[in-house]
Amino acid sequence: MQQYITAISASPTPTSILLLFLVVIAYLLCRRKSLLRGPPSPSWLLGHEGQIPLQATAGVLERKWTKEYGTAFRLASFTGKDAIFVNDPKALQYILGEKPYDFPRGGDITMMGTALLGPGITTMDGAYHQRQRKVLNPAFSPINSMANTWAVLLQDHGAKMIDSIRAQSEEGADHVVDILEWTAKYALDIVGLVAFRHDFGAISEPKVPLVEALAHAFDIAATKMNFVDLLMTMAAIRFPSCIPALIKIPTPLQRAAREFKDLSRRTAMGIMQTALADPKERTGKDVVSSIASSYHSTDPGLKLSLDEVLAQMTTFVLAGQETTSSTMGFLLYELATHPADQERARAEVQELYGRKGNTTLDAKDFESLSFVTAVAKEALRMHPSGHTLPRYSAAADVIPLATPVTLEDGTVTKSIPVRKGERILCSIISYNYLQSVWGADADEWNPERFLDGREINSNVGLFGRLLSFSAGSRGCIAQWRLAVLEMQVVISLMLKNFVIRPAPDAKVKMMVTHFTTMPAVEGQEDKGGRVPLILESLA
Ligand code: HEM
Repeated sequence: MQQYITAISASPTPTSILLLFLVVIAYLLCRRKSLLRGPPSPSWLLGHEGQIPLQATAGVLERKWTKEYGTAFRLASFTGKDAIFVNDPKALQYILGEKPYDFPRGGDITMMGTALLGPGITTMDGAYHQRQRKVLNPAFSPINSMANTWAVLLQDHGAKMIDSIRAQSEEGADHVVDILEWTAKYALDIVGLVAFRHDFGAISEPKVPLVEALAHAFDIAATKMNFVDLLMTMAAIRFPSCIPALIKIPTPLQRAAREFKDLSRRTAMGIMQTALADPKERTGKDVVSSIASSYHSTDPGLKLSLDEVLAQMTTFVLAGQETTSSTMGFLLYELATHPADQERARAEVQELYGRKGNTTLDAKDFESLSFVTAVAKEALRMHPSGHTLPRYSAAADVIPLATPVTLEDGTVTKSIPVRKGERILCSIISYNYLQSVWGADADEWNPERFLDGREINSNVGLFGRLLSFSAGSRGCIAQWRLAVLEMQVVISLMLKNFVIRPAPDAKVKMMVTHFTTMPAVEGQEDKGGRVPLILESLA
């Protein structure tokens, strides 16, 4: 986000002048103050939204503001307009769980989705989204018999990852391995194999072109975004209907996004064309079959266009890789720094393998690992891969609250009225740390909280009352069945094969990017995401 500061000094172009004009108009039209209290804005142009990604550790500011103003307050969005910040469980359940189509995604997210992915499930809203979700949901349904197929695949591919990690840890005398490199490769291959029956080869190949193109687009977003990109983001938030025109402006970021989108379309075409042509494919239950049958469907409520078909592959890669990979990176670091929990989890895994024999386990076996699952939940709670979900109100509404808040005029209220078009920042990270939900030890690592029978005062979330997978019909499609199974398998294989310790002088912190978090070594953030661990082989 340093680019915000350098970008502002860049010389003006006709496009930036026009966009700035639009943004100033938006500021003048929209600067009515919300009734909520909130911290003073640090800058009229960037507001708190520019400040959040600049903080050293994710969630610190949001938790400080929550202590001061409660679970719903006013923040300054870009161009001085107010945004409503919420982490109240009842409000989040209302916005994300009950009325997802009345509170669509913010224009900034939609613009990025349109530019990078095209009309895939994460980009679309309303009836378009509903139709795509209807097509794709069955492939991830909890009653879908795919779970055991996934368990086999996760273990087979996991064994390859363990061999590669062991070889790398034995190469150096200090046994240090950057585990994030491997969780990233594994998560990518698993999305390809589970959803598209395609092996990207990340565990075995040094470079995967699609990933290189995505990394290039992200690198530009993180370091080379210019003033025009920043103004485009602001314009997209204020004028979402201008997004198709905005993404045609040829900034370096938009060019990199287009390169990625073209390559991903070609890759998706190569993978999907046989399935789309084969009538036998239309009866299966996995993602490829669901997409193929909807492509040929004559029912408008199920029909997917070729553009929509091709957009799904990159959508799944983007939605399923970094999320899973960074959660597992944080999780293994937490086990390295909490050796008693590591021993307890290992004992549970060894007991299971002892009872079942050294064989491939099924999904139910992994579900039976209660402490391992509690560890996975605690990692998801403390290190959600997305820290904020931006939304806006499609119509005027009243959002209910579990805990009352005090307004500017001193009135105490249990609901907040919103006008049409208000920006709402749903804060996953600060909800996941609320003491009113998780107890007085909410700031501490404690997987036992999920086993000690304490009451968790919330109904929001898809898994373990956590918001890490969001909620409702726009929540993570893969959540507990696939994503959690993946975590359970990786923990089990890692603990069965290695003793894990933190690398010396490598304290891992939760770095913030625009809307996501990433594990990085304190003081070495410029090297990007890393989790160096000492891995001593047990075999
Ligand atoms: C620990 C792992 C994961 C986490 C924490 C996670 C989290 C999330 C969150 C918070 C959302 C909602 C985003 C929003 O509303 O803007 C989401 C949506 C989604 N996730 Fe995940 N995810 C994970 C793994 C996966 C995997 C493995 C896949 C695919 C194989 C996947 C596919 C998706 C898709 C397709 C959506 C869009 C759903 C929709 O818009 O209807 N996720 N995920």
